[in-house]
Amino acid sequence: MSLLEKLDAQIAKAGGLIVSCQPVPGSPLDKPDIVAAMALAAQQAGAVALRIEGIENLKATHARVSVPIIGILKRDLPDSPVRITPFLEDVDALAAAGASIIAFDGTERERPVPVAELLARIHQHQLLAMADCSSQEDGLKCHRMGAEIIGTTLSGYITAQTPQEPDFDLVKVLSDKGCHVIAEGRYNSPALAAEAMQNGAWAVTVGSAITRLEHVCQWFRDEIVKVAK
Ligand SMILES: CC(=O)N[C@H](C=O)[C@@H](O)[C@H](O)[C@H](O)COP(=O)(O)O
Repeated sequence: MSLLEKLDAQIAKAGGLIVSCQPVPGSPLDKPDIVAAMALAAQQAGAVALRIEGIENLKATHARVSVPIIGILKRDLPDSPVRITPFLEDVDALAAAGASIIAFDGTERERPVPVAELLARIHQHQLLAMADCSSQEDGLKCHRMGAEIIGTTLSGYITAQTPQEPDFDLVKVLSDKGCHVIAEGRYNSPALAAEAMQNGAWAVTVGSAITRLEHVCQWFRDEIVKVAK
C-alpha cells in the first residue's frame, strides 16, 4: 500500500484532522522539545498527520510520533516572496530529518527553483509532494505536474489583505477537479474545519487555533476588551 493509500484509509477511519505545530517565532514555546510534545499530544488526540517547520523541530518530532509528518522549511529570501521550502537542499534536509510529505510553495511567483525541479527532487526521495497554493490556477498546474496533494495554504496570503474567512470556494473547485485537497489557512474553529470537509477537502490542517497560544489569547482578549466597561 502506498503512503497516499495508507493516509486515505486512516482519514476514512479517524477523520482528516492534520495539526500544524508551528509556534510563533521567538515564543517561549518555540523549542524543538515543545514542538514535539505538542505534536505527540495532537497525535494522541486523533490527528492523522502533523505539519512541522524546521529541521530541528522535525527531528525532535519524528523521534516521538508515528503519524506521517508534512515537513516544511521557511525562509525569508531577499529577492523572492516564496518562503516555503524554496530550495532543493531544503527538500534533501527535510527528507533526511524524517518528513513523509514535503510541502513547498506552489504559487506562480518569482522563485529561485522551478516547481518541476522541487517535485522531481521530492519524488527522488520517494516522498509525497504537497503544493501550497493560492489559487485554482496554481493548484491545477501543480496537480497536472504531479503533486499528489494540493493545499489551499497560501490563499489570501499573496495579496495585500488577508480575509478573515477561509477559502472554501478554492477547496471545492480543486476537489471537484479531482485533487486531494488539504484545506489550510484560517480554519480557526471546529465548525469551519467541518465545513472544509463538506466542501470536498480530503483533510484539513489547523495551526494557529490549536498550537499558537498567543493568537488564541489575542482572540479572547479582543472580544473581552470590546465589551469591557
Ligand atoms: C501563510 C503561511 O505561511 N502559512 C503557514 C504554513 O505553513 C503557517 O504559518 C500556518 O500556520 C499554517 O498554514 C496553518 O494555518 P492556520 O495557522 O491559519 O491554521
